Parts: sequence; C-alpha cells; structure tokens
Amino acid sequence: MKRLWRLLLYVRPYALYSLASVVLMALVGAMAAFRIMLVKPIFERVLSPDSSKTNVLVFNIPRLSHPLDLNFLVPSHFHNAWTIIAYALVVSAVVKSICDYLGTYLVNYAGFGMITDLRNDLYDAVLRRSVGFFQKHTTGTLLSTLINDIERVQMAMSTVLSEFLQQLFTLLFMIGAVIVLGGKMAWVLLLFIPVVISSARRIGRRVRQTTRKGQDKLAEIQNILHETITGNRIVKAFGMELWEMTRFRKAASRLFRANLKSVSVQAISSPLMDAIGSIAIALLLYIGRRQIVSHSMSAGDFIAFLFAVFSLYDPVRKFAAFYNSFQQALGASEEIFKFMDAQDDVQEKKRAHVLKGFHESICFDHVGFAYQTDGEVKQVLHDINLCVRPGEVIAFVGPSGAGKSSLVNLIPRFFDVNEGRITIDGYDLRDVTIDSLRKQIGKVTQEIVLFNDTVRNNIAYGQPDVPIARVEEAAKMALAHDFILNMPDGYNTQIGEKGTRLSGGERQRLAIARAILKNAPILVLDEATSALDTESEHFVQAALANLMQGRTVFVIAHRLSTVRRATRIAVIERGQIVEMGTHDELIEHSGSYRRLYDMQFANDDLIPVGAVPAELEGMA
Ligand SMILES: Nc1ncnc2c1ncn2[C@@H]1O[C@H](COP(=O)(O)OP(=O)(O)OP(=O)(O)O)[C@@H](O)[C@H]1O
Repeated sequence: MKRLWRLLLYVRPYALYSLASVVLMALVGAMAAFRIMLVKPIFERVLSPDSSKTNVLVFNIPRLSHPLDLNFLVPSHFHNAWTIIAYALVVSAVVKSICDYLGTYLVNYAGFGMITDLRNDLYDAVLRRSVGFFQKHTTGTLLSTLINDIERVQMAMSTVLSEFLQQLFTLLFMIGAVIVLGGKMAWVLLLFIPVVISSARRIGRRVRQTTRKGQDKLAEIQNILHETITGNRIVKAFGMELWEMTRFRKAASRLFRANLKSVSVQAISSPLMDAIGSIAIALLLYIGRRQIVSHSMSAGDFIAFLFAVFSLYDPVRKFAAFYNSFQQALGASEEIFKFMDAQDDVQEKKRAHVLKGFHESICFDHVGFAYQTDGEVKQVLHDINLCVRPGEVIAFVGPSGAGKSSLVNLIPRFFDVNEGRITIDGYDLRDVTIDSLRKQIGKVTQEIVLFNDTVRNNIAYGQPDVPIARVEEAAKMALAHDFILNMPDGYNTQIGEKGTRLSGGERQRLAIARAILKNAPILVLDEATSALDTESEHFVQAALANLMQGRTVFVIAHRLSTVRRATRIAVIERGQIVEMGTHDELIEHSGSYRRLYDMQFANDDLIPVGAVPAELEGMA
C-alpha cells in the first residue's frame, strides 16, 4: 500500500490533467448508463406495435419529481418516439466519444508524465550511488529495472489507468442504472460481490509474485546479453560462442517458464468472472420470470434491467485484469524503490566544507579499510600512514592483490576508510563535499573509459563549453593532436563504443588529454600493465610525463621510468606499507623493493622525465 501511495505521489504534478480526465471519464460512464436507460423506451415505445408512433417520449429521472422530457432534442414537427430516441442515441454517442478521446489523452498525459519523472528520478538515484553500489548490482539488473520494471509501471499507470477510469465510472453509473431498473432484484447481485473481490485479490497476489519472478529472469538475460556483447572479443577468442549460447538458452527457458506461470495465474481471472457472471444471470432469469408472470414487473423493465446487468459484466471482468496489472506494477516498483532508497556507504555531511583547491597536504592517518560483500568483511588495508605535500609524486608498488588500487580509491572517496582518517589540507575527507573533493582530482586508470561520442567531447568530458582551442592544447600535451587530425573528421570523429575504433595507445592518450584539460591539482594514476609497442609506449610515457608536471601524483607504478620519477616509493605488501623511500634508497636497502625491482623493473627502458624522445619530436 505504501508503494502505491508513493507511486501516486508522482501523479501529483499532473493532478489537473488527472482531474479533468476523471470528469471526462465520468461523463463517458454517465452517457453509457444513459444509453442503457433508453432500452426500455426503445422496447416499449419504438418496437411495441401497441404504442402510438407519434407518442412523445417522456423520460423519468429517477427520484426527481419532474420528468426529463427528451422532446427538446428535436423540433416539434418531428416529434415521435423513434426520432427522439434516434437523436438521443446519436447525441449521447458523440458526447461519449469526444469525452472518451479527451479523457484517454489526458490520463495518458498524466501517466506518461509521471513515469518520465519516475524514470528520471531512478536514473538520477542510480547514477549518484557510490562505487560499492555498482559492485553489488550487476549492469543487467540495473538496466532491467530502468527499462523493464519502469515499463511495467508505465503500462499500469498510463494505458491501464485510462481504461480503469472509464470502466470505473461506467461501473458506477451502471450500478445506478441496475438499481433504478431492477429495484429489489438488483440486491441479488450483492451476493456475488464478496466472491468476485476475494477471488480477484487472491489471483492478484499470485500475479504479483509470479511477475516479480519473471522480471528477475529478464534481468538475468539482460546480464548475459550485456556481458557477452561488451565482451564479445573474449567470447570469440576463447571459442565460447556455443557455451554462451547454451547459457543464454537456459536463461531464456527459465524466463519462458516464469512468464508461462505468470500467464497461467492471470488467465484464470477472465474465465472465473465469466463463470460467476453466468450463475448471476441464470439466477436473475429465474427471479425475473417469476416477477413477469406475477405482473410485478413488465417484460420491458426486465429486458432493460438485463441489458444493464450485461453491461456491468464487462467492467467487472476487466477489473480483475486491472487489478492484476496494478499488482504487476507494484511488484515492479519494489525493485525501483529499492534502488532509489539504497543507502550509500559514502555519504556527504549536511554542512560539509567546500574545498577550494589543494594547498598543504594529503595525509593518511592510521588508515584501515575493509570490503564488505554479502555480509563478509575483508580487511585489505592496515594502519597506513603517509603524508604527501603538493608537487610530490608517490609511487605505489607491490605484488598483485596487495591493496594498491584499494588505497588510491580512498582518495576520491570511492570508498570510505574503516579505521583512521584521510585528511586534505587538514579536513577529514568525510567533512568536505564530494563534488569539491573530486574537482581536485584527475584520474587515469588502466581501464580507459571513453564514450561513444566525438573526440572533442571525450576530451572535454565534464566541461562541455570549453573552447576547442583548449581541447587542442590538451591534446597536444597528451601527444594526441597529430593522430586526431589524421582521423576522418578530426576532433569531430566519432570514436565508437568505448573507443573501439582507436588503438590502445591512442585511447590512453585521449584519457590523458582529458585529465590534462581537467587540470586538477591531484592526480591518481593507475599505470597500464599491458605493454604497448615501443613507439606507442614512448608516446604514452611522454604524455604522462606532461600530465604529471606540477601536480601531486599518486601512481600505481608498473614501469621503471615511473618509479624513477617518483619523489617517494611506497612498497605495499598484504595491505601495509612495508618500505618507503626513493628508488636509490630502497635499492640500497636491499629489501622488498629490491626483490620487486629485480623481478619487475630491471628490464625496463628508462625514459627521461617530461621529455619527448628524440625520434618522436615534432610529431605531437
Ligand atoms: N570490491 C571488492 N570487494 C571485495 N574484495 C575486493 C574488492 N576489490 C578488491 N578486493 C580484494 O582486495 C584485495 C586488494 O585488491 P587491490 O585491487 O587493491 O590490489 P592491487 O594491489 O591493486 O592489485 P593489482 O596490482 O593486481 O591491481 C585483493 O585481495 C582483492 O581480491
């Protein structure tokens, strides 16, 4: 129920449209009931051979002392029962159709409007979630909620809502007509109401559960699709097409079964309502016949009453389906609101300080950090102590899994520390606004993230209005300008999804250009481990050197040139800093760094700091 109210809150901005559509749909219902009221006069005045053809029809408004005379519908010289009823039928049909059209349009306007707002809010909420959230939920599940679950709610709130309103008012007016026409006989129908409601509720509950399962299976399929389409090169390289196809087929068959189960539950409601309806009609026929025989009711009255009961039947039958649709929407909204309400691990304090630049130091003060996955706590950093001044280059080295990435991820607050604190210019990171903190930090990672957009927009990501001259300047410093000019549309070339139309080295240099343009005082760098060919490597190294110039750099180093460039090297082992010093100091010390150096760096070529190699000069 809470979820339904929450969904309805989204209708609030469209209250006027909704109200107008309610009025229009009420008119549709009234017109439908009015037309049913014409059955009796048609039967008794137009079709009866005993009735005088010129008889002026008088239509009694129930419970009002004076009757509604339909004579006003036609000029007096046309007055006869047939013309009046024909006019009444046509006019009511026109009014009903116009109201139906406008009402449907307006209710859909409100429905689509609220769904657009809901989708925007969900996307906004998901996009703002911290890194931990994206590690907990797979891309497929998130996409599925943003697309499929929203669509379920949309179905209920726009398409179904419009029909629901129409049928609701038709039902209400028809109930009025049934009571007016049938008198006491109408109360027989009351007996059936509890049966209808309780069976609809029971079916609805099952529908909600089975639909939720179906949506989850759809998310599973979306996950497989996302993984295998984005990772299609690996699928091909390992010849896993058949295996993936089997995996997909199995998931598709699970979805098939879940959908069938949902349909088998939903499909019960219509036949069930049919059966209940037939019993009701049979009972009414029995009672009606006795009343006509005993002359307490005319045949015309009974026929009109039966018509009214028959027209009740459609809304009642549809109501079960609407109820199912709303239950499906509620099931789908469960996932939507779950993501919207998810509590972030990383949160901003209410009156957080706004950082204006970086001036003094970043300090790790007895920092400990643990990942929490599925209730399991994995401590990966212990008692890290480190103070870094502006302009320093700190290189982190150490064996795989030692905790280097985890450590640098704490600086932009992708995760929060569990123990101790990290300060920037004396402020605990948790006391400054996330936005102002991240503005101070540029990031270039191993996994280059580029968007399916132009070169220019990729470099100017986050700064859409920056002049092209500055973009070019950044590209030149990243030694990317030349290869960009050689592309078909230069800076306006589309680079394909994730930049697949570029080489590995080119992608890296675009990412470096982006970081140069951002011009943040602090740089977090995760050097690529995969080797590029010598020429590309030289370009990338030189571009990196330009990027690092004048900045405070935290770099996870995989190249000798980088560690040599560092003011200090921190050796991380099992989540702790075990050694710290310059390259020469640590080599002399003959400890962990020395061993690592012999294994990892000794064969690297040294590239002079900030320099473009002679053979590449003039190319950028
Ligand atoms: N999101 C996560 N949830 C749980 N454990 C994680 C998560 N990310 C990393 N770990 C674990 O934390 C430990 C440290 O990982 P981290 O990525 O920081 O190491 P690293 O030194 O950067 O390794 P590499 O050089 O291989 O990138 C590893 O044991 C890893 O399995």
